[in-house]
Amino acid sequence: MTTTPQTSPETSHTSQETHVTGATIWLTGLPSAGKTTIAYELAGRLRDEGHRVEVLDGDEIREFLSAGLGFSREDRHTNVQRIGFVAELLASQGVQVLVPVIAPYADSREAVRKRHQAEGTAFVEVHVATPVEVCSVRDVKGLYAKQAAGEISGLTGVDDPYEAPETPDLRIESQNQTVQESAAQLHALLTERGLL
Ligand SMILES: Nc1ncnc2c1ncn2[C@@H]1O[C@H](COP(=O)(O)OS(=O)(=O)O)[C@@H](OP(=O)(O)O)[C@H]1O
Ligand SMILES: Nc1ncnc2c1ncn2[C@@H]1O[C@H](COP(=O)(O)OP(=O)(O)O)[C@@H](O)[C@H]1O
Repeated sequence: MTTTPQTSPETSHTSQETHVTGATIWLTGLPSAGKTTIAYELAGRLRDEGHRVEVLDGDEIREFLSAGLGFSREDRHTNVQRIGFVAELLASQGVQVLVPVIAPYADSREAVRKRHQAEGTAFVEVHVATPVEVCSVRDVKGLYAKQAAGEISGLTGVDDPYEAPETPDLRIESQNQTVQESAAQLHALLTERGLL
């Protein structure tokens, strides 16, 4: 009896698989904590090293993807879930996604982490833990002054909640170091985790 040669799945597999590691790196913290500054500093360094990088800047996201959302608990949750969804899509395609977004609620951040876990995509939570006393002096956008003058209310960390992460992957004390040192600290963690 003649038999037709069978090709094993291993030998019939002709396409080249490329392995790229992406991750979502979420920088949570109060307004003016340094989230955006550290994210762009690290993004520049990662690009110089040849990585594909995106920064999902909170302000830009609120202009487009989350246009119309405000700062209620519900709207902030929705905002964070949308950003988490897009970040995971990008990270799963090998992009290093930096997300400098307040994300004040622990359950919102946990939901994003779970989504990443379910998809097998790396998620790194960084708490930019600058104290409110320092943030309110920096006051990059004048929000602390506006809140103090009674012109706005519901400012995170002042008269709106901020639930600090209890066990972040990294805590950055930006008041004690330079921007470059903060970015280097995060870069070292990503290297240690095998994500770069
Ligand atoms: N009430 C109130 N509380 C906090 N932040 C306020 C508020 N009103 C406007 N802003 C500005 O909007 C930016 C926060 O947007 P986020 O998308 O990062 O916030 S959240 O995660 O949905 O809570 C935030 O940006 P960053 O300063 O870069 O953190 C603020 O500039
Ligand atoms: N180590 C540091 N890391 C990040 N920002 C710092 C640091 N030291 C001082 N700053 C200053 O703090 C401010 C932080 O602003 P920003 O990055 O817009 O904060 P956030 O995105 O958290 O609202 C910037 O003016 C930045 O230059």
